[in-house]
Amino acid sequence: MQNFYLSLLFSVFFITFFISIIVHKHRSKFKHPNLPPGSSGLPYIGETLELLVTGCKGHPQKFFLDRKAKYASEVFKTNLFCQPAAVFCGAAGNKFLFSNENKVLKAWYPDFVCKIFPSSVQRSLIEQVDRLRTLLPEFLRPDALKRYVGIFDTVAGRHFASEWENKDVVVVFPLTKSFTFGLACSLFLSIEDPDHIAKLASPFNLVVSGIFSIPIDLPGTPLNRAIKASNFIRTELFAIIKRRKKDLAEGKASPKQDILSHMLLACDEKGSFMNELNIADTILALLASAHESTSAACAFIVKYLAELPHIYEGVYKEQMEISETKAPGDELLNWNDIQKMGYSRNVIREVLRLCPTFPNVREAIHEFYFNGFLIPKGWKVYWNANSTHRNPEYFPEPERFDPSRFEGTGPAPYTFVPFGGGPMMCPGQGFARLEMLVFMHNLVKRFKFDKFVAEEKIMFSPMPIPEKGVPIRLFPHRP
Ligand code: HEM
Repeated sequence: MQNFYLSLLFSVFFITFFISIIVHKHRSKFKHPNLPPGSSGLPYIGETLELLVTGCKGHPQKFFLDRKAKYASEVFKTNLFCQPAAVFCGAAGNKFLFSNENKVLKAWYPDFVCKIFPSSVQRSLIEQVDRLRTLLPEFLRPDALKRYVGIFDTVAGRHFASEWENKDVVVVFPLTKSFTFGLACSLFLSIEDPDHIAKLASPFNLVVSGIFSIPIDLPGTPLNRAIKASNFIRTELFAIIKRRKKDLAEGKASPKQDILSHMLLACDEKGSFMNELNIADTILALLASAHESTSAACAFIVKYLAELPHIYEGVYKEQMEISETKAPGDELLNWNDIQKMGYSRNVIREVLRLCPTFPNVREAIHEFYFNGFLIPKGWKVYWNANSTHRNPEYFPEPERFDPSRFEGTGPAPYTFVPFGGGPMMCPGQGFARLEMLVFMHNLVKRFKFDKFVAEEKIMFSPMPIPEKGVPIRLFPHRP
């Protein structure tokens, strides 16, 4: 009995000792003088639970907006995902961040992401994304986009014919996912076969869910499923890469055909080519960046058009004027048509204002001051589009959906930032805008629609996504 009490005493002593070390370590990270206002939260996990709870309740932006109001500051401190962090919440913060990339701040990815992309350790993941940024402009600059309009329209036409037509009810988000994934497979990899695309799509969705999950790698967790799914896709991609190498050597594929050919043939400034593992992981990263954000944005376009008949009418009128100039049959959209979609473009901007991506993260390369507050070396720095997008100073009545905000000179600089800014700005923004415009054109020219679920929650993954996927009833236009 005495032994039992002794070991209990020791256990209590060791647990208390262990907890006090964690608490001390946690507090010491927040001991610098002049830190921004804010809370370090619980030891180790900080305020992560509060963030996740507001996300689960459907108001992910609330975590940031509440603290911004509470501390009456454009920068506050917190601790998220076990990392001390500063959150920038205004146009000045955006300007500072976008102007100081790679000088004061650098890209940062959670370590567990490297498990999904095994070619990378932390540093090489950043290099990989940099490489992607140098390769992409060739495919995403305006003259390349001009060539894509007809392809986008063809893929959209096929998608609507097979997935939407002859249905009374559809759930939009899975469909927009299948549309954007099909388009990406066609343009980046020249894969057109619907069965092949479907074979890649479901494991790919697991990868995306794993990237944006709680980082626990145990059987059955999203991260664990993502690692397995990424291994499956990588094996598929290796086969595609091998076939393409052969086709290029035999002149059956063109060097400019798609991003895969380009990656196989482009060497860096040292003259070295990317190896197959790097190419496979880079394509996986590209598909992940391109897919979730655009498919969610397309689903939100449908949600707002269904909720706001006057906005729908404006888009419908504009798109039908374009459609009526087309020869009966299959004449496709062209670049000039896209230039005429001014109202629809502003509707997309308004959707991206209200549903921007989750805050992006950087790491402080060395300590620096912002607004008189010290941000220590190694701290994570979040920028947060919602903090300016929903600020009534920049956007009066911020909760009101109003595309006319973007008419004339539009919002003040650094206030509307759905694609970021500076050197890290999204390289796919032109591609995404084109994709959404073509999607809208094909949608409204076929259907009017209304929503099934009046108040659908917005979850975050970390892109805001509609909880029930936006179920709608379709009313085809009479010919
Ligand atoms: C509505 C659609 C989209 C939105 C809202 C969006 C937004 C963003 C944002 C906010 C960033 C991060 C900027 C930063 O870290 O400061 C980003 C990065 C990126 N985006 Fe997009 N994006 C979209 C579509 C696309 C598409 C279609 C592509 C490809 C064709 C693409 C490719 C990328 C890449 C490669 C990165 C860099 C990833 C990284 O640095 O980790 N995006 N995007």
